[in-house]
Amino acid sequence: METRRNLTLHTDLYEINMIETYWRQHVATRKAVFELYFRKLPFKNGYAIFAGLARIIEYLEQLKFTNDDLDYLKKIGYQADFLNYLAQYHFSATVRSVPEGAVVFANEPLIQVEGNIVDAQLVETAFLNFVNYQTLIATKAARIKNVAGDDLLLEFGSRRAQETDAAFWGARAAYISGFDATSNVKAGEKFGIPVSGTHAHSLVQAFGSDYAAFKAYALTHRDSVFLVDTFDTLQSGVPAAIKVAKEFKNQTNFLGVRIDSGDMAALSKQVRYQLDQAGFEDAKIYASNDLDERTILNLKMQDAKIDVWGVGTKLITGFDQPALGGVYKLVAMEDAHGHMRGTLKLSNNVAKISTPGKKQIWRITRKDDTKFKGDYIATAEENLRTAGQIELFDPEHPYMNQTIRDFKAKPLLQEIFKHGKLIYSQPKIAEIRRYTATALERLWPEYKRQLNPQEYPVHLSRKLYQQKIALIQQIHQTL
Ligand SMILES: Nc1ncnc2c1ncn2[C@@H]1O[C@H](COP(=O)(O)OP(=O)(O)OP(=O)(O)O)[C@@H](O)[C@H]1O
Ligand SMILES: O=P(O)(O)OC[C@H]1O[C@H](OP(=O)(O)OP(=O)(O)O)[C@H](O)[C@@H]1O
Ligand SMILES: O=C(O)c1cccnc1
Repeated sequence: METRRNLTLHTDLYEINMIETYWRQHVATRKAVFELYFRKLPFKNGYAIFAGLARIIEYLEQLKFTNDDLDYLKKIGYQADFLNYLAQYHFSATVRSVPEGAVVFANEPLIQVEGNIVDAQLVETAFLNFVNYQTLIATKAARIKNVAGDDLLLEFGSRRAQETDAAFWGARAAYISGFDATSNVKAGEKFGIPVSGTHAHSLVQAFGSDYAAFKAYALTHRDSVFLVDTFDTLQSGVPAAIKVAKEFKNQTNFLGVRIDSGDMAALSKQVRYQLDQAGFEDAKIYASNDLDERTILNLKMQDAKIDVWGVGTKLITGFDQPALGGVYKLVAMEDAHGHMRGTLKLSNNVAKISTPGKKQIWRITRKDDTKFKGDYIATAEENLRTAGQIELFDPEHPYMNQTIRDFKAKPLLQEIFKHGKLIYSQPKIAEIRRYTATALERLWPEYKRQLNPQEYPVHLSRKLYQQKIALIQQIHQTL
């Protein structure tokens, strides 16, 4: 594992300024609860896949103002007494999170930070940075997996990613959502993700011909996948691949060929024919070139003979939606008398008004079924395990409700840090990947389709809803 980086100053300046205000105004030790959520599902998808927790854990374990950090803060004008306070700082909050790889929806608290206001405020920027990116890429990857089915999916995005962290944390997010391997060797080392690769056009250019390049590669590697489109796929690339595979039958394990340009439906059928005629029925056809869920689906509809899909740019950059837009909001704060009070930010846009109070998300299934029936966001005090029935109440249509009795309810938010101490044992990456696959199996197909998916029901408990309305009224009265 690489030397972990301290990212304490990876925060917006205003967080440090607010911390200074809390400290100087003697409210730094007051308790606060913040929740992280997004308001709208990305890519017009019917669900999102949550990722970013492993990065949060790594970050929190390093959270501390170092001497270098303090020197810099001094240089930009902070006073010695405040710097002494920061020098003593250590994170002591409780952090709850939904598990990585979970299927999640808009307006659900994915992370909850409960601690003093300083702890909760300091981590905002980094938490949002990690979760916004990784959840976006995991969701994009799940859409691609959804159309690729059981075909092998390779993540090829590093060269096009927005810098190094995006490349390898993105590779991890893609793996969680069902990609089979990554080309990024660092991600393989750091996370234990399988690594996989073919070769580039430069190899063919360097050796001057398809045949010379494939032969050189076969002489130096056991497994080979030859890139056949440098000069002419059907006239030169595939015939050269076949020739080398035959000549070096005992030295190389000829896995297949990769196509990276042209009409990949027509080409793949002709390549398949050539390989089969030569007796290489087991050789696989790899394809890459600006692929995403739309092109893969389209190529499948054209009956393209492609077995393995290499996906780069459009996955790793979240090409058609570059930001998830997750937010981190204060939902409760201790007042001067030691009482926790729900807080919210009013907005003209009703959808933007946050829901006050510390919450829990419950995932509901019927007792006789494994499919998810809906989610239920309740106050942290409500315990659905002991409730005989629940009223599924839709805050946007408060007159429509449904009561269910034979249900199972599973809380999604789990304690990760308790009073600053890591108490969560992180699952292995392969386990997270399986968890995602199982969760997606448990989601009805109408929420998984790519085009115009149905909206998955996310209900608010009546108590939570009433608290919200009461607080809005109370704020209006004091304006
Ligand atoms: N049969 C097909 N149906 C739909 N899309 C396709 C098909 N074949 C290829 N594509 C996609 O169409 C796009 C075509 O890419 P582009 O115009 O760059 O052509 P190209 O052959 O790759 O050219 P270049 O030689 O410059 O790389 C790519 O995103 C590719 O994945
Ligand atoms: O198209 P993407 O989904 O982003 O997948 C990654 C791309 O990266 C490589 O191309 P590149 O032109 O960088 O290298 P090359 O010279 O080997 O073709 C590869 O051949 C893919 O086309
Ligand atoms: O291994 C490959 O074929 C590969 C790796 C990165 C980008 N494009 C292709």
